[in-house]
Amino acid sequence: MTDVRIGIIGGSGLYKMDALKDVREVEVDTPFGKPSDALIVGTLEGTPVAFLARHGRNHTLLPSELPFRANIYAMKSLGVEYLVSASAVGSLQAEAKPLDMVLPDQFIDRTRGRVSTFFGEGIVAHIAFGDPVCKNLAAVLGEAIASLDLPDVALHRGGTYVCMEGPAFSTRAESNLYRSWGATVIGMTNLPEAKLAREAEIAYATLALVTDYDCWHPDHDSVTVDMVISNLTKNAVNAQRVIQETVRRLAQNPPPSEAHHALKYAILTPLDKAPAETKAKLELLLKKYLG
Ligand SMILES: CSC[C@H]1O[C@H](OP(=O)(O)O)[C@H](O)[C@@H]1O
Ligand SMILES: Nc1ncnc2[nH]cnc12
Repeated sequence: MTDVRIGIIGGSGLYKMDALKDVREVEVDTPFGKPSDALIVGTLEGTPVAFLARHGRNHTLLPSELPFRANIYAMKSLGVEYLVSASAVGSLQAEAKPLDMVLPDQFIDRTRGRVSTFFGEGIVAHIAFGDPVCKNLAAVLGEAIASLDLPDVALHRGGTYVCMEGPAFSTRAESNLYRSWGATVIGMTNLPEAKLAREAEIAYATLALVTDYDCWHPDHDSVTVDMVISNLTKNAVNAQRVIQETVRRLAQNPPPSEAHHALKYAILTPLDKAPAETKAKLELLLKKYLG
């Protein structure tokens, strides 16, 4: 099956897409193990999409336990070329209020030891990652948000997402440090996904849904899971409307993306000299370069 060009990864609070029609569950096995859950394949206004609950439908996986490689590989195996990640984030800036939406264009990596590459085992590749988000996909998300009437939701285009290890939230000193770096929002999941999506030549963009002010804000309580879920539940309807409108626009006018040829100048190892086993494992990603 290779007809699903649009993928959605739902994070904390977004475990399903209510508007999906003709739904079927697809259990995918990959050379990197099983994804977080079955992929839910269906149609949104006639357009095929694949949805995956990042932490599993019952939220059973910690950020550090997520099978990032399997998740992205599974999306690629269905034919996904555009991947929208909906994620709960804490805000590090006063102007990004809870329930606002941010479209980050940069990341800072504060994770530890997460495997964020498909490569190794005899094949070396270094993708360009100076612009980690597909700007054309983010622009479609931005246009979709702007076209909708979302009361009390401000849109922030651009910004830096700090990806921390978790699962504990930050200390106040850390939160203030990230603020001093000029970062906009904080979460625990999107950076490995963005790297792997780029290696898989999938255009990736984050729809960051602000749920809290982390712990730095003098006038707000420090973040708790209750706070995150209650705000994201309020936001889930909006997020689904945004995704639906984004899918409609992508189906009408799929934009070009530099991500779609990210491996063109990234692979250092001559593939005719590479181990057959690794080539077989990465065939899905490498096939257009294998000649
Ligand atoms: C439940 S609060 C912390 C949790 O929420 C975010 O998840 P996701 O990015 O999947 O929406 C954050 O990254 C943490 O994993
Ligand atoms: N304050 C926060 N820190 C890290 N991840 C989050 N997800 C939602 N809020 C968060």
